[in-house]
Amino acid sequence: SEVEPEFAGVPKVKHDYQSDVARLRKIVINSLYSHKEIFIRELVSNANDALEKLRLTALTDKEAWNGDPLNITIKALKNEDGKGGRITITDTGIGMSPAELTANLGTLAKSGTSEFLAKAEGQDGKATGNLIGAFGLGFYSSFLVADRVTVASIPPKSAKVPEPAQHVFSSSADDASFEVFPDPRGNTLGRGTEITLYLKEDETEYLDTDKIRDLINKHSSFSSSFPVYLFTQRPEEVPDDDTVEEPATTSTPEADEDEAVVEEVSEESEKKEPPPPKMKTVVVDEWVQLNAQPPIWTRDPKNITDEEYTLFYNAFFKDFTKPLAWHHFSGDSESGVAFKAILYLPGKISEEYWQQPLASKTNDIKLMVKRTFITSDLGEHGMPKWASWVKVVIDADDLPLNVSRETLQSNRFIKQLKGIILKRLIQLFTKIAEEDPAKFREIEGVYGSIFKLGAVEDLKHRDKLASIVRFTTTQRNETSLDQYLENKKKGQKQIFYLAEMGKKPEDLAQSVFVEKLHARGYEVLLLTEPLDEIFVGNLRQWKNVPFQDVAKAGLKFGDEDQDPEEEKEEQKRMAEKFKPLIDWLKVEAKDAVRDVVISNRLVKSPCAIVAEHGGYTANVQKMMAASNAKGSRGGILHEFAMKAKALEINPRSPLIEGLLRRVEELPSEDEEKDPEAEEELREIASILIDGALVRSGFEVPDSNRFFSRVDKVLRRSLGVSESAPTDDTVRPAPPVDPELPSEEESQPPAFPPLDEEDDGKAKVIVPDHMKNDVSIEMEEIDDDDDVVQHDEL
Ligand SMILES: Nc1ncnc2c1ncn2[C@@H]1O[C@H](COP(=O)(O)OP(=O)(O)OP(=O)(O)O)[C@@H](O)[C@H]1O
Repeated sequence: SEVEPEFAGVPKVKHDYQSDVARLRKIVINSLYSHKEIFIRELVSNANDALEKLRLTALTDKEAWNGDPLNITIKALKNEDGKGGRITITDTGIGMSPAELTANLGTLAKSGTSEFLAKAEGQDGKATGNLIGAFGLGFYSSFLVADRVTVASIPPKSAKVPEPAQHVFSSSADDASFEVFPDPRGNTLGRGTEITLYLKEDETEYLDTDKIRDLINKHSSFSSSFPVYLFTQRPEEVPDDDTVEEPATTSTPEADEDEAVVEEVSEESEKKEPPPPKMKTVVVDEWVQLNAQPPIWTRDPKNITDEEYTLFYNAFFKDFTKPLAWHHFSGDSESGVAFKAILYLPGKISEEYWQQPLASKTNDIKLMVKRTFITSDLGEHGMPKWASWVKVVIDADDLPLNVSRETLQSNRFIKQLKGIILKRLIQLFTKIAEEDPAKFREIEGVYGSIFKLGAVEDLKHRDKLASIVRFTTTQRNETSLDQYLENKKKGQKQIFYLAEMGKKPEDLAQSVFVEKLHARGYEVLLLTEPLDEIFVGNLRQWKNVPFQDVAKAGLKFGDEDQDPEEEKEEQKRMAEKFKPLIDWLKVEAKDAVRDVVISNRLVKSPCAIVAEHGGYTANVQKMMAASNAKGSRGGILHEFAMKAKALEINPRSPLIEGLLRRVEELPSEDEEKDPEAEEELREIASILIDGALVRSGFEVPDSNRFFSRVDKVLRRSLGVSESAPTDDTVRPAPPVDPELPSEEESQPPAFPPLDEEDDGKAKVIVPDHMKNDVSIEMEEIDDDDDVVQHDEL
């Protein structure tokens, strides 16, 4: 397309776009057609950032800004021929040098862009729209509505660049390259950036000032803390009198002074008329401020709608998902600083956070002083890791504004921020937990693990956070630790829990370890998340009642002293009766366990494997495998912990009784051995022990051996010969044949063939039922992965 006339004849430097930029622009243009209007939001937000940067720069570099107005102006201009037009968005912010124009607008610096692109390219148009909405597109959204975009920009004077010169970046929507050159108009801006969008022919609706005003109100009323002015022209009736002064223009921003000229209609011809007070229509140029409301955090919460809170969140934190909850509060810090703040719970916690919660940083606590952004870098005074995701705007009434970073760090208010925010954050969680169960369920879905992480990490807030955690138990859902204790039985001195990560609570409730507890009416916490075991391990006890893993030795119901006399007698009798089996099993099971005992935790199951003190439970073993904790493996302690298990047998199980009988029938020392009977019994015992491992959540050490034994026992019970071999002869594969199939021989394609003629061009075949929902654009890629540009495209 044509270069704009004002830039013709200027020597230009041509640059190729970085390949990711080409990809991004293409996705943007193809998939956001139903969200085109977001370009205004993105450009206003960039302008706001530029103004903020200038102000922060000016804190240390006085020369950068002399106090002139900081604002954003928007002006729409129809072309004289009536076709098309342009929108200009100007800010008096930090500006860009020619090198910055090239680097900032010609490359994608944003982290996660490549993953984003890959994701977006793998989706159909609709989903991509949502994705992009959440990602934030910035400058490239200009091309949604513009054929060509020019950016004129000039940075402030500085020691390094005492005489900056205004430069222009220019690109059309489908160019593979862009140009940067000195602005032939000279320094028209003074300082800042002017972005001009030459609108596509069918996008001229954006020239309508009412439309722009609506869009700003909808998307950007919270995007800028600086005034945003829109250039408007309205007709006004004025007395037709020579002496009448030019009608006053309201709120003219300095940046564009010379535009605020009143055009008087047919002034010349009316000059000679005699004085009778006639009226005439003049067009009044006016700069109207669009965001005249005071900042939302300074307003009375009673007058703020949920939608406003959400829109502010979207614009201010550039997170376009819906926040889950927020808390708007004010207060006085201990150091005497009055503040107002809004704290938000984001709708989700990012995957990156969970990949490395301990590497997370606090980025979204925005400290303002008297409505002016100061910093979001709290340095060492940031949140603990568990809360580093929290998004807060906090506005202090009086802090020294021109503090350097070092003095800011030592400011008492900054040091107190963490405490203030954590207190309110926990209050918010607690309040929802107590007052709004439905909402809390939603919160738990996102923050359930955060509470546990917090209780582990943050000793100071451990009790409060642990109080918020809810568990599924053998008796009910959503039980807090306090509620658990209210339900404990007389004499019960332990909080029973069973942990197996990744299992469903209802499956865990069927475990051998809880069968007796459950049958007797004791409640057991069912822990299925990876963090659970760490959580109880760190807490150790709640209100002086210790946690007891019911898969571990040491389980006490607490009413043992009330066992009737005859029950104790019975136990003694059992111990004696089963001694032969126990002694025999101790030898048979010595590879798997260190001890064999009579169980007090089983009802129906014949046996279970219990971790002894210092031994690993199945869950801990799984966690170690998952975390690949090499360091802790292989040592003597590890060996010990792996084997510190006991086989518990249920004396009331007929299976165990049967086994006892067979063991007693074995020939004694002095009798002649019966190797066959012994081997048979050994096989049964081995299946029983492996079965106990599986029942108890452990893995069988050698599953092949396990199943060949099971097969043998099955054969025996079916009366089939144990040693009869299976005919295992098979026909070998034909000889090697490296020849490739010809076209006719090849397998039919996965999709039905196209109806249309093959024109030789590559295409993607879309199944009929999806044809209305999907449109696919393709680009040719050359050997270097670059997009091939065709003239006709
Ligand atoms: N009006 C402006 N004044 C000065 N610099 C700007 C302006 N607009 C954009 N830039 C620069 O160009 C860079 C790229 O802008 P772009 O909008 O593409 O991404 P971003 O602003 O970094 O990301 P996001 O829009 O998601 O916040 C910005 O980081 C900024 O350095």
